[in-house]
Amino acid sequence: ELVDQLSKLPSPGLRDQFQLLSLSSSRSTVYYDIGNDWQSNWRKDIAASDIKPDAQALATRLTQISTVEEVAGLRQGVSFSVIPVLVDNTSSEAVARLYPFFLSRGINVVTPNKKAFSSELTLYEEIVAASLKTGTRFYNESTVGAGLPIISTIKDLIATGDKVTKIEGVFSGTLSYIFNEFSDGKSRDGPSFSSIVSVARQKGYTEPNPADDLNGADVARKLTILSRYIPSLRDKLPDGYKSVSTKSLVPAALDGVRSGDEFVEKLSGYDQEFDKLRSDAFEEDKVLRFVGVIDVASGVIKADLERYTNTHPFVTSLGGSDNIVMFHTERYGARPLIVQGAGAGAAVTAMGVLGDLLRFL
Ligand SMILES: NC(=O)C1=CN([C@@H]2O[C@H](COP(=O)(O)OP(=O)(O)OC[C@H]3O[C@@H](n4cnc5c(N)ncnc54)[C@H](OP(=O)(O)O)[C@@H]3O)[C@@H](O)[C@H]2O)C=CC1
Ligand SMILES: N[C@@H](CC=O)C(=O)O
Ligand code: NA
Repeated sequence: ELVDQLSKLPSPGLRDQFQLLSLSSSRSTVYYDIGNDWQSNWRKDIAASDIKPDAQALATRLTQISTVEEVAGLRQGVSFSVIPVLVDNTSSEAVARLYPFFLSRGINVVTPNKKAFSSELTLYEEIVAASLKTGTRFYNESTVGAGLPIISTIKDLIATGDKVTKIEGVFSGTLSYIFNEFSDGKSRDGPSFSSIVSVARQKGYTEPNPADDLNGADVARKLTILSRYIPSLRDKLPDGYKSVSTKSLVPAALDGVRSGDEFVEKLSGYDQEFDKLRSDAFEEDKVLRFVGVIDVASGVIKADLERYTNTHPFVTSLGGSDNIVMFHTERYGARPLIVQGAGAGAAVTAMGVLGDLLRFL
């Protein structure tokens, strides 16, 4: 999706300022020379390649080609800079742990991958330090709310001197979709929980293993990422998302099932437990929504399944995979700054990544 969006940028103009130099899947890598027609060939090139992904080789390639191009430009009397950027579109922890390596070698990073920014604080600090030392930048808009302007909003609020007092919202596209479909407040029963999880997965909302959405970890990671922008909370979560108080919806017996296919298949054995949650909420004239809260004064950071009446904005405003994030701040007073819209799916996620890439121009 990202390569498609990149190749559809207006040309002449924006698209010509980008050159794809390498592309990797988990199995193979391709390298392109400057001027190579990557836009037409990338699908078949990556499928045909038997070169294995190698971070060291990629870093060498990116730094060498930047220098060669700049020297060639100077020989022709044109002065310009080549800005190498690594785009990590995986959810791999191993790839995320390489950011300090790339940043310290002059390679910028753009990613929707939450792992590096929501794991232990020391990794986050290494990333920030490598970026400051070399002047390289990292952008991660799509790590929270996919393409929705949430990271840019919190950064601007803080940088301009506002004080965030509370952030609350629906941060998971998957759990938003699931509960919008599962618990609409119109009847005590409805479609089975596992069937809706399966559709959310087909629609591309879930993490590679939907258990990472249902166990609340994805929301806890987003809360960690946001907390680290708030000065008084920056150091509060030394172990990252694991330090967030988090409600898991994964049945205990399915903890540790790492195959997404197996997880979804086995989840159907627990549909009756979820039916009961829905009918209990219905008895109270309420619906279920999975929400996240960062309360700055009390330091409470939590991800939980809550019940809401049908008039609450988390119910009236949301459909599909929508996220809603309310920023309560000093300047925004009694009426919060609200960002809302689709928070998952390939198109909106890639848009956030491409928007970050455009920041380098
Ligand atoms: N989907 C969404 O709505 C959103 C996703 N995100 C984040 O975006 C990222 C991607 O999500 P999504 O596209 O849904 O996930 P997918 O599982 O669809 O895609 C992940 C891709 O990463 C590749 N990959 C895995 N490990 C490596 C590796 N070591 N080297 C190179 N490639 C690798 C896989 O390649 P292969 O095909 O070879 O296995 C696969 O193509 C995740 O971090 C997710 O959290 C963020 C916001 C929203
Ligand atoms: N799986 C995540 C994708 C976006 O971060 C979600 O459902 O929100
Ligand atoms: Na975002």
